[in-house]
Amino acid sequence: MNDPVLLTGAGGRVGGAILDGLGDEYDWTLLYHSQPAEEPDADYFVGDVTDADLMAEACDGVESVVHLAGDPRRDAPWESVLQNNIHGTKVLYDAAIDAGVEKLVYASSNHAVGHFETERKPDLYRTDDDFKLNGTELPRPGNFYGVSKVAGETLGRYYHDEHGVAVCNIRIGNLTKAHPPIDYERGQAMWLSHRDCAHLHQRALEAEYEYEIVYGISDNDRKYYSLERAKEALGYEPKDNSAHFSGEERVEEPES
Ligand SMILES: NC(=O)C1=CN([C@@H]2O[C@H](COP(=O)(O)OP(=O)(O)OC[C@H]3O[C@@H](n4cnc5c(N)ncnc54)[C@H](O)[C@@H]3O)[C@@H](O)[C@H]2O)C=CC1
Ligand SMILES: O=C1O[C@H](COP(=O)(O)O)[C@@H](O)[C@H](O)[C@H]1O
Repeated sequence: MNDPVLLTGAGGRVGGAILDGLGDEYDWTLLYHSQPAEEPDADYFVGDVTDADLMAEACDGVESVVHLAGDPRRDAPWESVLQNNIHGTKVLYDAAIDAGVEKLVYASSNHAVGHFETERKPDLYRTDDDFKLNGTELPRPGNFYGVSKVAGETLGRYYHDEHGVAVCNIRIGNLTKAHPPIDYERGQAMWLSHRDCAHLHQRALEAEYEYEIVYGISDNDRKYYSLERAKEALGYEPKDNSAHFSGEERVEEPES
């Protein structure tokens, strides 16, 4: 495959999982926020996603974009998510549309729907609870970071309807390398393994769709996000399940 794809946030955790799994599959252009320690094995840019001139250059000749760059902290302050996540996504969409980009895959988050958990936790993290979100529900963000992710999804809705770009919003769960979070039921319910992350993004780059919101988790027994839409619209076939792991490392459950 030689499809030219721009990957923003290439130096981060999700970017690493995607490049580890799909590094040879696409003709990547990478956007880093600061100079990477090792010289990348692909064309790359260094700078900020809010820099319109840089984004115009980065999108030139690109067919698809995977947009990860942003502030990923659940407690990120409003000023940061407004600038990095909301404004940055708008600047990137403008550049992508001007460059004729056909498809944009956007890293949304479980935090876009975090407040669905408020009255249901911890039961919904357990296998005997049948409650599932499927992506058609209205958002219920649990913090300003989640609000910014909903804004990103909604920007995508606008740019799709106004300009026709295909958009896939992936509400990523908890990406953790090698094994699911330990002693963290919520994290086990929404675990996304590295190989499932790479595969899901490959399906989002290959499948044909108009505008989608899907959940990005592995096929965990504990899940409260439905994978049906990701399977149906993208052909996602997850291989991992947090129930198949037991570990000794401890991951602190964050305060909610
Ligand atoms: N890691 C996870 O489990 C989840 C991640 N996500 C989303 O996936 C995306 C990537 O997250 P991670 O890889 O975990 O975070 P990360 O912090 O490891 O990577 C994000 C990258 O974006 C860069 N960046 C931040 N602001 C930027 C800006 N204004 N311009 C250019 N680059 C900028 C950072 O320098 C960093 O390299 C984020 O949008 C996050 O909201 C969503 C749900 C779960
Ligand atoms: O959106 C995100 O979600 C994951 C999982 O959320 P958490 O509240 O269980 O940690 C988080 O690790 C990641 O940093 C964030 O961007």
